[in-house]
Amino acid sequence: MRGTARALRSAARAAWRQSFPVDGRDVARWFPGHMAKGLKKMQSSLKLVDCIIEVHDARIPLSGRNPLFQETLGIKPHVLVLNKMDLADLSEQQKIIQHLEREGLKNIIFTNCVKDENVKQIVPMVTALVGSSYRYHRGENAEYCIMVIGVPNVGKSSLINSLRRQHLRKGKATRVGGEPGITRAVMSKIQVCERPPMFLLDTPGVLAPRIGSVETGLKLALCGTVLDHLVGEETLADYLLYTLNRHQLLGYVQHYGLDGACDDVVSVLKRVAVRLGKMQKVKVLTGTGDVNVIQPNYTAAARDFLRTFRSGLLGPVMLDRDMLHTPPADP
Ligand SMILES: Nc1nc2c(ncn2[C@@H]2O[C@H](COP(=O)(O)OP(=O)(O)OP(=O)(O)O)[C@@H](O)[C@H]2O)c(=O)[nH]1
Repeated sequence: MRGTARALRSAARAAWRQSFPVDGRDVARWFPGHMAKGLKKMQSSLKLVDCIIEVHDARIPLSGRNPLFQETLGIKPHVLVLNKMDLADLSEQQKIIQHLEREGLKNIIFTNCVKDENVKQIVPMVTALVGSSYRYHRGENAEYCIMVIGVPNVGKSSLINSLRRQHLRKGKATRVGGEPGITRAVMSKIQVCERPPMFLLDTPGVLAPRIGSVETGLKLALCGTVLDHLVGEETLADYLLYTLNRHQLLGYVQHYGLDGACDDVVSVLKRVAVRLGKMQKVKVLTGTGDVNVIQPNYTAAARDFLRTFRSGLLGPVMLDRDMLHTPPADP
């Protein structure tokens, strides 16, 4: 059985694509720069803030964070929360931490905010950091005021809700959603802890991610930081297939009952659509007029493929794996 799986993998690997060509101009269109306004508001509230918690997706720990953050907000004590650890392959966690430390990021916590994993480490870390640094404009005020920032859909609201569950035994204070851009109201102040009294400022996903390359744009899109239809569900499903094959994560073969690993997204989506019964009637123009034919619904199949991946059913992934094995750029 194992031998068969290995044979399947090596046969498929020979034919796998080595690159995923996308026009850089398209990628720039997926990430509009409309978030600058939010960043300005955040800057103006900075004097109220003792510490910044930046939330990012643990599947892309090294790419996609906003460089403006360090330049404009990075003067405060800073904690980097790498969330969605349940979806990330963290077998090289130490390498990730070393890489980030070389970039000057020292306070890093991996979390799962759905299951409240590691969330309890945050308050003590913030307390120690703020306590050991100058309390900006706070005088004797015992309250801690924390700003939560990050690119869209990384779990900022989920983190706040998780902290409240852990420290206050209270339910949701902020809305959580599977799509980017759920948090709209800027700067609501939410209590997350009584001892010490700690408040968080929730922000919308106002930080435009850093799109250093087409690949970074695709990774961010795969993690759901931009609405799928802006990229195109089928393009994104194709990038997912390309990524899974390159990382030898072939769980999709079994999940969808395919004959084997395959690098052709049309064939894969066709099989997915047929298997899930996602067919559609389309009009086809023939010499004798329009004819209705039943065809696979490729978009619906692509959505299912993406949803299945994002729910973790195809296994954990480290989308920045290649970067871990190349030296970091100068900070
Ligand atoms: N698997 C997993 N899903 C998570 C985790 N944290 C959050 N999510 C899910 O990720 C999605 C986005 O979470 P939000 O908390 O709304 O993210 P946000 O950063 O506040 O989003 P914006 O308001 O768009 O900026 C939701 O579907 C959450 O349930 C996690 O640790 N693991």
